[in-house]
Amino acid sequence: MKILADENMASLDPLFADLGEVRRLPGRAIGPQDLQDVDALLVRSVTKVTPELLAAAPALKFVGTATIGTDHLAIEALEQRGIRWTNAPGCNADAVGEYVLQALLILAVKTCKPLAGQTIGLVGLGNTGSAVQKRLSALGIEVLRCDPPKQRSGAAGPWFSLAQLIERCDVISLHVPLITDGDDPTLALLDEARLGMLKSNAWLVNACRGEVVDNDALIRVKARRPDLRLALDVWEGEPRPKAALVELADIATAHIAGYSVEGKIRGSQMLHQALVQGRCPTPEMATLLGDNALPPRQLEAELDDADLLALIRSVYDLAEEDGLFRAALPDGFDKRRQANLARREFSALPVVPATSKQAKMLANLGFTVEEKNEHGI
Ligand SMILES: NC(=O)C1=CN([C@@H]2O[C@H](COP(=O)(O)OP(=O)(O)OC[C@H]3O[C@@H](n4cnc5c(N)ncnc54)[C@H](O)[C@@H]3O)[C@@H](O)[C@H]2O)C=CC1
Ligand SMILES: O=C(O)C(=O)[C@H](O)COP(=O)(O)O
Repeated sequence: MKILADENMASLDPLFADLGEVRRLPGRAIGPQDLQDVDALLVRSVTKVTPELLAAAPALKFVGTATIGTDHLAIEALEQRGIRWTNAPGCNADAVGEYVLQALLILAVKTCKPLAGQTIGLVGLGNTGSAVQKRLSALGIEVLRCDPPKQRSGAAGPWFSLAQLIERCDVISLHVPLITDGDDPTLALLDEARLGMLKSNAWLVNACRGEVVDNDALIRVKARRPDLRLALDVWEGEPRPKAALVELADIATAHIAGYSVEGKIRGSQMLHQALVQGRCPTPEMATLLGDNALPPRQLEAELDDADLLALIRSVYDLAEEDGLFRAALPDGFDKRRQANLARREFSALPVVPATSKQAKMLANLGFTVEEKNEHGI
């Protein structure tokens, strides 16, 4: 079998080398010239799998994207050709949950407003939105949820409309796929009118797709509403986000909310499973990850937002990444993405809690909770 894969996918060798010949290319460079004799194509979000690309791939039988989003795949064309395809639902949802929690803590500390005092609204309650909700509820923070498709499917509420979230929430975090048609389109879901109605001093987080927020409208609204706070991981026109919007954002990163070593490996494992369809076992996470946990941390009894932020920063430092991202522009968007491939999830940090209540909270946040050892740590 001839496999063509994005060179930045995790665990390519241990997962796919036994299945055939694996050729690696930079994702953005994969084009019709590369696909003539390819049986299986493994991509990330940066490769647009268009009808034109598929037309140049007569032997193609399988397309896998190691991502949650599918907006870069021409699904109708794949299905018309009978090409099996898969994405990797939920693979990096924990990484997104951790990114958003850290972004909110940064804004809480910066604005001197305890996170627990904010009314937080989540738009989209699938894998990533739920990962954010889980972490906030670990801190005792309830959220208002907006997800019309889920609401219509009868999922347990309460549910709120987007207009209600905008009216009531101090914080809105977006977790929807990019959808351009149908009953619930999300393209420019936050347009100029809705952005203009955000509450005074509201925080807006976008870690789903840049096009879900009208970026030009956001520039105009933020320019006249300096009270708004923005945490933006995704942008219209990636890898060339609008410089004016980057400048206006409080936190800006290069579409890396879902980047974690664990999330990347999970994505590759899911593609392996879909490709082999049970013909051989998929290697376990522990084998692919290796034994490389961080040194344990002993915690104080009381943890305020700043303490929790410091703990989280010892795993991954979003404020530092924000600075590196800004310094890398205008050309370095993909360089920052590459540089984030080694980020670990909270579970890589063993923590020794001071109280049993804290132990429960830290476990629910995703940390590996350890008992005290004989040295008190
Ligand atoms: N920045 C990053 O690194 C990452 C970005 N993403 C993006 O986040 C998106 C969401 O990911 P998941 O939560 O895992 O997807 P998911 O498919 O599990 O959940 C999406 C949810 O959005 C809801 N939804 C659809 N249209 C809606 C609308 N108009 N209003 C409110 N809710 C709506 C759906 O009913 C569903 O519950 C992905 O499609 C991808 O584009 C995902 C992972 C990483
Ligand atoms: O999973 C998704 O959807 C994402 O947006 C990914 O986190 C983007 O990752 P890459 O496509 O850059 O691997």
